[in-house]
Amino acid sequence: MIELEGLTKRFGAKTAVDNLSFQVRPGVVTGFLGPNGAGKSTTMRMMLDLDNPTNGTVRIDGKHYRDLTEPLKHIGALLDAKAMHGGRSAYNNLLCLAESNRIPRSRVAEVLDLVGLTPVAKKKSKGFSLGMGQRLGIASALLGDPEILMFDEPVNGLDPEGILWIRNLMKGLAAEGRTIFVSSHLMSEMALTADHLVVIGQGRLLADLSMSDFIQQNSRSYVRLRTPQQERLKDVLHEAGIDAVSVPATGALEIDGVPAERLGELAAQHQIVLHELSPQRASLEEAFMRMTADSVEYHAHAPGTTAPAGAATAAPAWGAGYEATREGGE
Ligand SMILES: Nc1ncnc2c1ncn2[C@@H]1O[C@H](COP(=O)(O)OP(=O)(O)OP(=O)(O)O)[C@@H](O)[C@H]1O
Repeated sequence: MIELEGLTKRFGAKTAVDNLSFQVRPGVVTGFLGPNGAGKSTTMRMMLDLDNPTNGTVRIDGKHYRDLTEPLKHIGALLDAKAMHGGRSAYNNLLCLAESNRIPRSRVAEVLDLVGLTPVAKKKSKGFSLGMGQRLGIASALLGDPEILMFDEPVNGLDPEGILWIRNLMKGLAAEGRTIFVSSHLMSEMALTADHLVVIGQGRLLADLSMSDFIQQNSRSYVRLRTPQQERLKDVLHEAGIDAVSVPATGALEIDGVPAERLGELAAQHQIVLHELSPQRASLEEAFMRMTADSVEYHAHAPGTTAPAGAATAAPAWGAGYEATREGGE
């Protein structure tokens, strides 16, 4: 378990992390999301005692990192895959780490095997590709067989097979009851990996929710209908007090707030043929864009356009008010 209480980090006038309090629990993969510059890496660095908080505390299994007797046996982390000594082989990089942390030598071969680097174990790590470097960083995180693992952008540079591998690795480690905390900008990947989400923006907590609650609370659900008898269906819906919006681009009707079952039954009662009747739920990416639209610091604009001050690229079309959403109403 990782516990943050009022964690704050200021760099001069810049508040990178602003009074963050949340817990990362065992047995699930917790995703850590936020736009560029939101404060994710700074938070992770403070969890590992690599940066001193200006205020607040982080506890790892109830203790400050510096009070852990053999930290690598409690918490393993991949923060910067390039942090390895390039002139040493993969094996020697891990061996040095093992020896300085009283981890048996035999564990080095085990983790190299686990990450698929055994064939290049004797090669200098400076010749490694980005993906191989990531695997070596993951091997070092796993070296002490810790109960808590933290990964900053672990799929960066991995090929599709590597991405699938790390997804299954993280899920497997969580299923063993370990605490897994992972940041990524790849929303589709995060949607497949994380069970729980912590979202920050401009250093502040925006959400601490299960994946399904996060998507449900930050997205629009509707039903898409396609029929060769669109006008007739619209009349039937209108008579039933249901508003349908025609979407010329897809030729479909979109209906908010009415269950698909009711729509299907209405169509059947009036013998209207349906070619599609599908409940639509926004993706994690859409939900994330909606939630963080107000806290994105760095915007890209289409060539030749200038965004108004403070405008977000993904301004939400519906709803507003992004107050921190916490599980259990804390
Ligand atoms: N050592 C530092 N000195 C000054 N400012 C810093 C320092 N480290 C981080 N910052 C600033 O703190 C803010 C948070 O940065 P951080 O790297 O933690 O964000 P992030 O969420 O990890 O971003 P990204 O997704 O782009 O990696 C940024 O505005 C960054 O410029």
